[in-house]
Order: sequence, then C-alpha cells, then structure tokens
Amino acid sequence: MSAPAIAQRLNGSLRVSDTRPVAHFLPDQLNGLADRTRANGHSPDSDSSDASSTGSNTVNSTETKRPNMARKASSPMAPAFMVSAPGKVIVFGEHAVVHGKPALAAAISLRSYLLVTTLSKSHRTITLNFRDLGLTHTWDIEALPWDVFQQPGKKKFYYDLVTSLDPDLVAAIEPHLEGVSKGVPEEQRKNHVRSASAFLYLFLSLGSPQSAGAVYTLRSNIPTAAGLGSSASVCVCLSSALLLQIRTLAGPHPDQPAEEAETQIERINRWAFVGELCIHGNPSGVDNTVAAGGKAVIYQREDTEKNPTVIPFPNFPELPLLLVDTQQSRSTSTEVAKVAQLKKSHPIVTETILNAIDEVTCSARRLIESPDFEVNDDTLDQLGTLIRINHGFLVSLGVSHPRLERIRELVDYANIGWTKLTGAGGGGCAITLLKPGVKPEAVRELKKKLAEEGFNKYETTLGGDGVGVLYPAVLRNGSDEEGGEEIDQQKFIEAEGAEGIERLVGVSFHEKREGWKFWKRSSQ
Ligand SMILES: Nc1ncnc2c1ncn2[C@@H]1O[C@H](COP(=O)(O)OP(=O)(O)OP(=O)(O)O)[C@@H](O)[C@H]1O
Ligand SMILES: C[C@@](O)(CCO)CC(=O)[O-]
Repeated sequence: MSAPAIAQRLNGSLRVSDTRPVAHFLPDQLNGLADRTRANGHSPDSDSSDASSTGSNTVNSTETKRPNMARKASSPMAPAFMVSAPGKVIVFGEHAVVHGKPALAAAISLRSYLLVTTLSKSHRTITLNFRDLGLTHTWDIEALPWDVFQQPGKKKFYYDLVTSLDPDLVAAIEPHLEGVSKGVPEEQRKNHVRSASAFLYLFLSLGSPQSAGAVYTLRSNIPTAAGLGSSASVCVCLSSALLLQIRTLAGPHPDQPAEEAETQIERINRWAFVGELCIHGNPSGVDNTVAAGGKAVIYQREDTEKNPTVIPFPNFPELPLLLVDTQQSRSTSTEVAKVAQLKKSHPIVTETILNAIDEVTCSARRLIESPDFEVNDDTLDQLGTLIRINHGFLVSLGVSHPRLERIRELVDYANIGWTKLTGAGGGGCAITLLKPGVKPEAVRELKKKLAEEGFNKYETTLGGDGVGVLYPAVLRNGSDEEGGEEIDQQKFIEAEGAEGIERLVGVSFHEKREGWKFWKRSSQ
C-alpha cells in the first residue's frame, strides 16, 4: 500500500449510495416471521420500552402475559437475507479498557458477512456453516434445552442488559456442543466450540421452540484472532440476524430518527456482547461496540454491571496508517488473562501502567478534539509519540511478541513511523503511523522487507459503517429494474477469497453493492 493509498478518505464518506432514498424493509417483508415472534411473546414495535444507551435497563417485562398464538398455516417463508459487520483497530487503550479505562477504537473496512436462509416449515433444524473455520453443524430445534432457557427467572428478553453468562445456561448447552467438529485437532476444535457456543447461547436466548429452521452461513474477510475484532464482528452479525428474525429491530432506513437508530444499535450490541462473553470470557465490550455502531469511538466501561460510555468521534482524522499482521495467531482471552494475573501478582505496578495508558488515550483524545486540530507535521509527531509510548506500556504488561517487536524494529530502522500492537497482542497485528513526508520508496522498501519475513499487510480504511442489512439478499446491480441478483448459499460459499466476497456482496471501500442499509449513530 503506497503512502497516499494508506491515507484514504475516512468516516465512510466515500459511500455515495448511503444517501439514496431506500424503502423501510422490515414490516411487510418479515411477515413470515411475525407470527413466530408473537408466539415468543416479543413485540416488534416496543422500542419505546428499551433502555437508552447510557441508562440502565428499567423495563418492566410484559412477557409473563405471553399470548399463545400459533403460527398461521399459510405463513410465507421469509426470504434469505444478509447482515454484515466490520472489524476494528484499537488506536489507543487496549487491555486498559478491560480494567475500566477508556480506549479509542475505529471500524475498519474488513468485514464479516452472514447469510441467513430460512428453511421450509417441515425442516426443524438450524445449521451453522462457518466457512472460515471449516465448521458445519446442525441441531434439531426441538432437541435444544428450551426448558432451561425459558424457565421463569432465567428467561431473558431482547431488550435485556445481560452482563454475565448464566452458569446454568452454559451447562445446559454443553451437551449440545459435544458433537461439534469431532475429530478436528483439539486447538482448532476449541475455536469451533467457542463460536458454536456463542451462536447457541444467543439462539436459545432470543429464539423459541417455534423458531424457523434456518441455515446461518458466515464468511469473514477479517483474519481470525489477529487483534482486528473478528469475534466481535461475528457476534454482531449473529445478534443482528437473530434479532431481525424475531422482528425486534426497526429499520434501518434513511429517514429513521437518530434516536431510534441508536436504540437498534444498542440492542444489537448488547447481545453481541453476550456472544463475546462466550468467545473470550472477559471482554470490555469495545470491539462489539465498534462493530455494531461503526466509525470511531471513545469507549469506557467503568462498572461491569452497567452500560458503558460511548462517545462517537464523528470527525476522526485521516491518518496515514499501515496495518501489518504477524500471522502469529493467539487468543484474546489468554492475553487478557495474562494482564489479570500480572495485576494480581504486581497490583501497584500494573495499576500504574494501566493509569498511564489511560493518560495516553486521554492526551490523544484532547489533541484530536481540540477545535483547531488538523493532521500536520506537529500533530502527527504528537500522535506518533503517544503511539510509541502506548506500545511500550503494552510491552511492560507482557502482551507483545517477538514478531510484533520485529515489525517495530523494521519500522524504526527505516525511521519512517511509530508502531504499536493493536488488539490483544501476543501476536496479531501492529499499526504504524507514518511520519510526515515519508518517501514512497522508503515505504515500498519496508513493505518488501515485511513480506520477505512473512508478515502480511492489510489495505483498510478507518471509520466505516457499523452493522448493515441486505434484506432480501438480492443485489440490484446499480439499476432500479425489478428482480436483481439473488445471493444464494452456493454463490456465497463459492465466492473466492476476500475479493470474491467483496465483489459478490461487498459493502466496504472497494466495492459498495447496492441495497445494503446501515443504522447510523446519532452524532455521525
Ligand atoms: N470467521 C470466523 N468465523 C467464525 N468464528 C470466528 C471467525 N473469526 C473469529 N471467530 C471466533 O473468534 C475467535 C477469535 O477471537 P479473539 O477474540 O481471540 O480474536 P479477535 O477477535 O480476532 O482479536 P481481538 O479480540 O484482539 O480483536 C475464534 O476462536 C472464533 O471462535
Ligand atoms: C485486549 C482487549 O482490550 C482488546 C481486544 O480487541 C480486550 C477487550 O477490550 O475486550
């Protein structure tokens, strides 16, 4: 990626089609799902009962008076639809954010895509087809532990704020995970089981024994376990798809009031967080928040029982960033656990480092938010220094890796930028902020060296859209003609690599297929 190519336009403003009028898709097209929704006791129009994004949930559940409505025999089958969510980079504050400090993070243009294909009424199964992991598994809907999930006192509703997993519910799904990817090497199987458990926990929390049979096919352009929020992106896709299926989301549509859009993002985000709890144990929630709402935010969760503070950064600056992957896989939960252990063994020192990271994030925020801020030699130098300091603290916390240090070393030798790990570390990715006036030959030379040593670089832009929906899964191919190109499972599965997926259904920087709609945060 050349220097000018790295400094792409940010904040998704290249998305010309975002502003075109499009129809509100939900009420009519999801008719086939409406009866099942009511049978589950959920009202799709009860947005006003949702807690706001910053307040705590004070909703009185009316679910005990659940109307026992059977599905209409003539319910049409819901059409296939897609959802998509981005990955993220943490620019400042990873790990510290798990301990209640703020982090500054932005959505990237690499995304996950989930195709949901509803089955005919006689097919009472759900199939998970996670292509990137090579995971396929089918469950009988009736055989799932609905009795445990729907017990009074255990049952959660789509608008609930869930901040921890219920051990009884976790235990209830365990037997249903035993058959997942049997015979696959243990390390790989662990990943499969983590993803499958997130899906089952959400499906059982949001669905009902009457839920439609369906196939959930996921493909992602975000490298797994590389610090770019792959798990959160997957969880946002799952959460939004399941909430759409039970008709509890309004929009997205272009004239949707900002507050209403915010409520939908919040609802999706809450359940995505539950998925993250299944996958990596002790998430701060920053990754799913960025994957759900997109763009850039300052995120802080001081009290784990309450909603976090999310401050959108509508004018996040265009920064000349290089994103390099060590190709060294690791698990976020392991890295987070390392810091927790360090905090136990060296509480004062660790707390001091976390506080210092807090100061770094706040300094960057003050700088970027200052009224006369612009990207120039001086501000790049200041941000670069903060990036270098932040990385040093992460090294002290023990979450770097020799491969990450090698990237930093190569950049430092070339003297062309400031480097820090991004995400959980222990491998994964590094970001480099390029110095002002860096010669394109120097960047080319660095990229050559990185490639020779087996590092991978990603072309991405910061600050794109959050969760999006393509309903039904039909692309208009840029024309208003009736019909269009239907995205069936086969085509989706067969799309070749990241480029093939983007070409087929893409919503990111290079491709913007028509028909996708996004919920927009209020201040964006
Ligand atoms: N494409 C995918 N399909 C299904 N599951 C996935 C996919 N990508 C990631 N996951 C799930 O997420 C797990 C990796 O999550 P992890 O939090 O360790 O990494 P990450 O989210 O990429 O990094 P970070 O949290 O540092 O941003 C995998 O083990 C798997 O369970
Ligand atoms: C390491 C961490 O801070 C970043 C993961 O992207 C973990 C989290 O916030 O959940």
